[in-house]
Amino acid sequence: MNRLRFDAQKPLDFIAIGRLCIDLNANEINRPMEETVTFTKYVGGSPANITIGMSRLGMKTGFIGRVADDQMGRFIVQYLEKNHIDTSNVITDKSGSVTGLAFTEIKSPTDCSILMYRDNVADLKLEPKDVSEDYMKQAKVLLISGTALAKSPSREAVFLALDYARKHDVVVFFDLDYRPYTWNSPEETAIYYNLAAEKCDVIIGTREEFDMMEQFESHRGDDKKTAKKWFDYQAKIVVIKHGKDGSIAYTKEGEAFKGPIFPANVIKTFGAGDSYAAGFIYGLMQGWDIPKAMEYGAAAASIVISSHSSSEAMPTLEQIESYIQKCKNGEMITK
Ligand SMILES: Nc1ncnc2c1ncn2[C@@H]1O[C@H](COP(=O)(O)OP(=O)(O)OP(=O)(O)O)[C@@H](O)[C@H]1O
Ligand SMILES: O=C(O)C[C@@H](O)[C@H](O)C(=O)CO
Repeated sequence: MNRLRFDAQKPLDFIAIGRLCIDLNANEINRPMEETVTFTKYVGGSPANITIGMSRLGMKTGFIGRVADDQMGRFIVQYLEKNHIDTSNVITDKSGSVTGLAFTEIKSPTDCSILMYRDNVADLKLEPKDVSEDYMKQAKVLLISGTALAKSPSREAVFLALDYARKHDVVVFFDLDYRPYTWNSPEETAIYYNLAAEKCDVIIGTREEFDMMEQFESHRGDDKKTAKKWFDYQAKIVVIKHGKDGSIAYTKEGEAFKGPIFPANVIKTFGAGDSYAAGFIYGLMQGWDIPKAMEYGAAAASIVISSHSSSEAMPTLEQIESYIQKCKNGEMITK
């Protein structure tokens, strides 16, 4: 049962806060980074990718974040605008910060990694004063992602956004999005992740991300126990993702739903989580039941992992529906 209530009177469907970055995805795939010569530039950063996914699905979206005062920062803002994302709360940081870069290495469809350049990045310069209460109250949904909690002042900005969201009945989704290189230690990470998760309505993460959060607890590795803990706080749904083995969603009412897996001609695995989140959140916002929302999330993920990019490949509703149909008709040929 989907027990989330989205306020239909609000003009904006979805706002995300946090990272706006650049992905540089290797063009010469199936080889190590050392041998890669050319890359294609895309907008990246998990919350940016999810927002682009939501916009492709027809949602009215906006973003709260900081970009560097350089060509990359301007490229990001232009791309968001081209994708109909409101950038009125995207601020150009004038402190001399730079745009975060993610170079992706695609050694094989199952062996991918990301080399991050994240010193002095603009996204972590977001300040509490950049978060407008008036903007927040216009949204049905706020998405936070864990990386924005890694440093001050971005950390405080996210906690302020969470307070405004609570005050104005904005449904909060937390995509754990744990990137170890942004943090000082796993202990610090777990403490801030747990503090934020207490304030969220839906928590989405991989098994490994929840294990990180549970490092001070005894029930590590048990999906059901992981989910149950959060129902004593604000959460109504907890989703635990297991890569090619699918996902499982638990509800506060005690239900459990297993997400399907769709075939894919995998080029690289990153982008799976972001596209899954977009399809899933979109589905819940349509009032669909959880299994149908998970189906759309899983199909969106299969489409994105069969593509070269994360953001540019985010599918439309028509693309997701025709993908599901093809798979159900047995017309989807995987190599
Ligand atoms: N190899 C695969 N084949 C088909 N579907 C997949 C595959 N890998 C992931 N998915 C789909 O994507 C969803 C999310 O994947 P995963 O658990 O890898 O998330 P993630 O680790 O957050 O992704 P990312 O690599 O983007 O960080 C899965 O639940 C599944 O539906
Ligand atoms: O989140 C990032 O900073 C990198 C992403 O843009 C990248 O495409 C990815 O890892 C998606 O999961």
